[in-house]
Amino acid sequence: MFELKKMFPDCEAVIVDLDGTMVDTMGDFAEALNRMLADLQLPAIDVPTIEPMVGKGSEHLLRAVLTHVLGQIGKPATATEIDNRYAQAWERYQHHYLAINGRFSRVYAGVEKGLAQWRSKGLKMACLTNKPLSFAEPLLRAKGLRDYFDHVFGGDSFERKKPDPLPLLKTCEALGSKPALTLMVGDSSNDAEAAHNAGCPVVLVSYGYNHGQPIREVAATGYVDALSELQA
Ligand SMILES: O=C(O)COP(=O)(O)O
Ligand SMILES: [Mg+2]
Repeated sequence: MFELKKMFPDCEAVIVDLDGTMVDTMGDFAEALNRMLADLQLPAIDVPTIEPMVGKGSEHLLRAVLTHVLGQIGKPATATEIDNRYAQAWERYQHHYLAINGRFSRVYAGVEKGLAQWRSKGLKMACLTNKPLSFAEPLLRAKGLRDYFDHVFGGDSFERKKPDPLPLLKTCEALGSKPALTLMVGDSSNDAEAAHNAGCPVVLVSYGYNHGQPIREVAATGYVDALSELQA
């Protein structure tokens, strides 16, 4: 158990990551990517290969996937080759993702309980993800999580994404909270690095996607196995 008000007596706000922290979206990623690859007449990709590619936004994901599948069919995955296919890949991926958004994903155990108790203590709350905002908003609504948050920001809401500290600083600004009194809750080194550089404390969940690396190797203020363990 991790007592928020004991660790951070003046805690004003919580910023929560989405993929791998609140929702296990790996099934959505796999479905949308494989429909896109089929449209491009490229071979399918499996979940274990996708997992370490998730967390740095859609552009990074699509480029990593294209690099992988082109390599598999013996085509040189040069920057030019990827660039040539990128526009169509993004168009098809976006189309499919929006069509299946939330259908192959599930909310992790303890998420609603955690969010509800922070909310009931009057903490200000924002969701900050590297997912495009047009994917994040409908997903949160479909899973019944949207109303916990004062603000939702995506990977395209600001000039730069996590691990850059800018999105966290901008989110603190929107919440009207001081970074040092704003807790970031995430699942990856991306979230931790952004938080460290923004001056926010950070708690990491043990069950998400951390680019294939053990989460406890990432420096953080604390680790939890469920959001409900982070008691307000
Ligand atoms: O790269 C992604 O789309 C995942 O984003 P998130 O972990 O910041 O929610
Ligand atoms: Mg995440």
